[in-house]
Amino acid sequence: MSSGVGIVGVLVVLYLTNFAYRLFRNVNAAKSIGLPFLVYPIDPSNIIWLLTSVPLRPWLKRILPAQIWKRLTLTIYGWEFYEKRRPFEEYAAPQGNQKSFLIASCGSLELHTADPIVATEVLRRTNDFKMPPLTGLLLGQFGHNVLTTNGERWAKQRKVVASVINERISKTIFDSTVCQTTGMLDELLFVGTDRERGSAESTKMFDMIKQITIHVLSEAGMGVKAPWRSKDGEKLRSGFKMTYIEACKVVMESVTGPIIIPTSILLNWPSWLPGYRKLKQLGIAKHEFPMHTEILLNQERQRIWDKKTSSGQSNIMSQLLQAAEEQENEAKALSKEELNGNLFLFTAAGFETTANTLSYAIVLLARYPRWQEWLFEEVDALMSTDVSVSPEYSSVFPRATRIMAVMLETLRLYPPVVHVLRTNETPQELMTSEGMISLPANSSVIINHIALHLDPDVWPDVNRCSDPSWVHTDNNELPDESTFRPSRWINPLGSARPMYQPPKGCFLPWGHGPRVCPGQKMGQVEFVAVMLKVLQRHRIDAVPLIAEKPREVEQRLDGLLSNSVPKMTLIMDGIYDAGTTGGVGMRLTSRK
Ligand code: HEM
Repeated sequence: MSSGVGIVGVLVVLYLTNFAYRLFRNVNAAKSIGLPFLVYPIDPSNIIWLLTSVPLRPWLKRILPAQIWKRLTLTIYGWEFYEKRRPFEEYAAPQGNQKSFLIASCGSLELHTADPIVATEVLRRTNDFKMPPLTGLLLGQFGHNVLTTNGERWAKQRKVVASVINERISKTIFDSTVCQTTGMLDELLFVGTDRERGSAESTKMFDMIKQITIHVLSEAGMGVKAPWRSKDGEKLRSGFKMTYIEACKVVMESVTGPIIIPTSILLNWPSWLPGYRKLKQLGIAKHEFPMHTEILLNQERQRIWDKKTSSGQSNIMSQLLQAAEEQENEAKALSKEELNGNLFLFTAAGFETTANTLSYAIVLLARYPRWQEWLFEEVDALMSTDVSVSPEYSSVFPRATRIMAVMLETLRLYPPVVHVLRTNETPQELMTSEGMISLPANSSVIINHIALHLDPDVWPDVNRCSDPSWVHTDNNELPDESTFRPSRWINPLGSARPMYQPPKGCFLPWGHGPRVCPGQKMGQVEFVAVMLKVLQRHRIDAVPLIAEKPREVEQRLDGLLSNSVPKMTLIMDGIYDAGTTGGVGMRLTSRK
């Protein structure tokens, strides 16, 4: 007994000594680097803290004294969204550098930065600053892919992936999105409260937006038939419990955590334990998802074999297969595991990011309706008055500059990816705006998108001359960089480029450098297509709650925007899954 206690005692002492050693080592490293630093006697990257601190955030904020909370919050995942530039102004600037600071803790040394030079350097040097292993754990469930790998393995996959996302795919995405959005509008207006006048109210609009993005990725990505109404769509295969799209939805919704639970445990989850129904569903989805992918791949192989794809059908899977088969050198071709991994990744990386950007834009347009008037001028110039005439991708998309401006402004203030993280296995010299620094091995560099996107040296008053006349009458208490003002993205007429190009490293919603998001154009095409269709005949606003005054509606929407939660991507709390959360009532009103 006493020897057992002794062993436990020795282990505890060793653990604490290791903690103390790492803290001491990181503080010394921070001092020698010369950047501002904060000391934390905890390990913010500890997996238990990572998982528990996010749900505990509201409670910790309530119970902790303000001074402690203000410091502790910087160790909780996603703090960038809540704290904006405060830590840079309050802690870093007084120590002599307002763009970067270090956190010296009992974990790894962390460099938090809103320095465009550091951001571009780190994202450019993919061999020195690598994707961390946690990404692989969450997103490599169905095979390693372009996001979860580094070095040569990444380079090989990236080359194939980049070659398949091309203009043919953009056209497919555009047409598919127009079709899905028409389906959404038909459903909304069919059950609409005021069908005669073409108006409708629903709490499910954001769920429907999510459905658009998942259907588009299924159709344009995997060639799965996904008409808006499921009765006309994919049939349940014999021997399966879920269709491909159902399995896809369940898997994607669990990507932030439960997905790492092994399938066999999920399938045998005891019914008396909490979360039984959801975890069991996830088990089925995880089990069936790769089987569906395999069937779809075989069908596509057969189609290629039969040369049916030459009839113009173009989806990511067919392009990936053809690209893989065109590689004569086997070492350059994607393995079966990589093919499956990348097909999963396209859906995982493209679905929520695009859905959330659309949802934020809709809430922002409802909150600031005058920007809808600004968009109507463009939409009316680009779209036929006859709703049954489909817009043509190649002529409409390049001219939709105001809609793109709304997308960029939405991504500036509410980027789905609030930071990107890289680690360096070996010591690295790194250029910063204040000179070179030496980072010790195994440091973490966290590039803070939110702080970069609010930089007061870059964003205030850009392109004021492009503002509509009513902007000057706005009585806005917020500084311009924190204000939703899409016209900042429109250059004056006669400029070489129609749209504002921010200085290098200052606007990173899609990342930067060799690993920049390959789905950037896909997301843009989808965004533009949804907005064109929704605004073609309607304006959007929020349905007031009982006895709610207009100013109170605005305050509620402000609350919705600021109560966002950084999960895998930034999400407004309670807008999806209306059946459980109640959703947010939105109204489409006919404007013609
Ligand atoms: C508004 C929509 C989107 C946003 C804001 C977004 C954002 C990002 C960001 C920030 C990264 C870089 C992550 C890092 O460097 O750590 C990234 C990478 C990636 N994205 Fe997107 N994304 C969007 C849409 C899409 C779509 C539609 C797809 C594909 C269908 C896609 C596929 C990918 C892939 C495969 C990577 C990994 C690239 C690599 O590591 O080489 N994304 N995305």
